[in-house]
Amino acid sequence: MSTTSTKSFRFAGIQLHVTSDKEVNLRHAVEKVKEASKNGARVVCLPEIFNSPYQSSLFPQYAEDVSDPSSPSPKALSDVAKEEKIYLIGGSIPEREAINGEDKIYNTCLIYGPDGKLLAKHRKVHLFDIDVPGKITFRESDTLTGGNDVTVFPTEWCDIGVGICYDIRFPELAQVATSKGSKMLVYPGAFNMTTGPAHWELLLRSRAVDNQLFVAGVAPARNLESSYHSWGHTSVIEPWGSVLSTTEEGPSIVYADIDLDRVDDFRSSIPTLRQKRRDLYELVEK
Ligand SMILES: NC(=O)CC(=O)C(=O)O
Repeated sequence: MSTTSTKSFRFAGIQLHVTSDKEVNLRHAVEKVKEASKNGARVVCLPEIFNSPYQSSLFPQYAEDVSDPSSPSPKALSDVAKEEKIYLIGGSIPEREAINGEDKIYNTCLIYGPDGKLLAKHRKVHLFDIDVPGKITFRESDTLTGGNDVTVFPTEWCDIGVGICYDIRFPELAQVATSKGSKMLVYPGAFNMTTGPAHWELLLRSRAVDNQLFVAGVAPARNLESSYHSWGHTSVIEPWGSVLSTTEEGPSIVYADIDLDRVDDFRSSIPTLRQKRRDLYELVEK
């Protein structure tokens, strides 16, 4: 069976086992991307911070200059996208950029096209700074700087918007990506054992129904040897809000056939995107 037509393509979210060894992580990511491609996926996504442990204090140590194409993570992503002729949403990595002699670190998603060229780059806009007493405290802003752009990239099937993890809690970002033409939103993410059971699926489904499109959330597998325990549950949601495909906490690849007619059908049956009361409220992109 063909997995692509002008209106549909196969998506794969790779729930990767991430270790403290960057070389192992990259090798493993490339193997899994190839496996997904062999199984017909044309758009493949890795999880948030797939080349390093998810720990603020470690981001500077693992960060790479992504403007240098020989940096190991960009090179591995670009090479495998080109070899497999796929769109690769490269989860995210800590990115280093020197600005006026000062190093800034971002949580950055690199997106490559089937020719291996960098198509887009999303820097996590909303930094994950939370304090849930007795449960979890996390402060990305200890080492990271937030990005300033809404990211949407083109494919031959549809435009796809990208956010990173905590970005999903901000419906405005998803709305702006939708107003720019997205029919799918993809969030590399790493919810945890407190926020995951409570909010992960709820937020993915909410963004799908709010914006009447497909939504994918792609997480690392749970690694109990790391300080941050990922909820996992990589999932793909269809526009009506039901879960098309999901998994639990272990390493796996989650596949979903994205049929874009389902976006058009939902948008014409319940035309909320056209029924906005712009005389009462308006979302303005700055
Ligand atoms: N890791 C994140 O950025 C977000 C998260 O875990 C949450 O919102 O919960």
